[in-house]
Amino acid sequence: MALVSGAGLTLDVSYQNTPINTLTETVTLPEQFDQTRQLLLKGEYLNVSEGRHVTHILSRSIHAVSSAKNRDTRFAKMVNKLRSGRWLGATGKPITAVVNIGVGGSDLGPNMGSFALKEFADDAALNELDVHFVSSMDGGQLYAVLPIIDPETTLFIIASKSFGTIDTFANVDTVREWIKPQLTEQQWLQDHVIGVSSNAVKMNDYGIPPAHQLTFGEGVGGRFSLWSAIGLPIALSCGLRTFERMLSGARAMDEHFGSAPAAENIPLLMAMYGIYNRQHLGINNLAILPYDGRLRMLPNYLQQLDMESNGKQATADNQAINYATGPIIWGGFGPNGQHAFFQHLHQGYDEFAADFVLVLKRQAPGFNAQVANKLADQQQLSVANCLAHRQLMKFGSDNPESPRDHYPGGHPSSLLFMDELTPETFGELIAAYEHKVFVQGVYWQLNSFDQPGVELGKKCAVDILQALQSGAKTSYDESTVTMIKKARGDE
Ligand SMILES: O=P(O)(O)OC[C@H]1O[C@](O)(CO)[C@@H](O)[C@@H]1O
Repeated sequence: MALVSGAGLTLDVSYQNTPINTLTETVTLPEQFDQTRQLLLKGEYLNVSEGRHVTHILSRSIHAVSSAKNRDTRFAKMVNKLRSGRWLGATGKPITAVVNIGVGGSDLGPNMGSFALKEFADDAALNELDVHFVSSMDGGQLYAVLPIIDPETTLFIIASKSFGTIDTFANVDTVREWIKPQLTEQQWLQDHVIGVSSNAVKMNDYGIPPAHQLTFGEGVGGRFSLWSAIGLPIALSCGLRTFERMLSGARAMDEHFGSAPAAENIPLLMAMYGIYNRQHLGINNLAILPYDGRLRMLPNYLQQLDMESNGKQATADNQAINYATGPIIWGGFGPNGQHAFFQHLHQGYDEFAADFVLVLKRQAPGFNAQVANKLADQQQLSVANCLAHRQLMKFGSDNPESPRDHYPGGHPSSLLFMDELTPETFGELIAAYEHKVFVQGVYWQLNSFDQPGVELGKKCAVDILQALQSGAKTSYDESTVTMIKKARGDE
């Protein structure tokens, strides 16, 4: 049995394909690793290509301390004013709905956290806020959200570290049109907008009153930003205390990561088994399989965290790499995956590794005893299914007579479990994955904190958009030229 506990989280690696002692002999971390780790924990690790220190860990410390000690931070004030119904819109009506407009790290973390921790809202908000998330450039979510909100009682959070992402401002521009005629654009900007960004200059230029701006450090990467002001929707959905508890859970994992020896260190073992499976077993993907519905957004969130960090073929000092680096991260809500893609996991051709994420128990406040018992039975059903499929993926079921009934097994997996999902254990879980990604980036000599590969696609899209809008002749490949004509209705 190989159980390793840290804070409120436990990692079981007994279904990995090599024991811990062999792993630590096979995967050796760089000599300077301890110093490098301490630099990260102190907020002094350098993001070389962007020339700044990586400070997301500080953001969860400073932030928590100020709001815990004195509730007069702007963040805390805004949360209390909105959750107590004292934030009035331009026409004097209390704000009852909030729409977070942001994409990537400015959406995935706050969206996941608000969903996972909703039931922990403990300060009995006088004003139950409906919190919505809008991220996609096609306006797809606006079709669903706008009809169910009212301009006079809705506040919009424009969440963008750069305050320049085209997806976000395409959605904002549509909203600016939608609020008319109930509100003027000035009224909207004055009383119905909070800006969250690292770029105060751009928020000023945009016309957001300084008192309604929340900033966070340039050193906080988008995909590491749910601890910062970008986490505002979590505090609005679940209360300030719940947000602080999430931060304290993450700090507990920082403590564990910074001090536990390798063989007892959850993020280190997660990282090293990932490296082992990638480099020694040639497994190029990792399935994230949460078995608690509140964590159903975890696979999407970890896709950005891991793939935008380590999906690279250049070292931190820009040398070309010819070895495997960050794996493909995918996955889905385990119980539903059983009725969707598990056929392939059990009998398909491809290798994969998996992380099962399990919550053993769940409280059912607000339900009578009979219903609470039924819900507890359902949680047990989910636990049983997690353990059953995990076992089958590992040990298989040999049936040479009937190939369709043969389960090859042999798939390595880790089990991350907690007694209960709380704001603390949620914070610990996410922080553990952040540290895992960092360790793998250091091992593969990558800069895990930039994302150069997202830029060229944005530029190409702007060019094609111009061609779409202007109809000007273009020199693209035949398929693109044809599609532009079709999209314009010229053909
Ligand atoms: O918060 P911003 O600056 O709008 O960026 C949104 C997202 O876009 C990216 O830059 C990728 O394009 C992510 O790294 C980031 O989380």
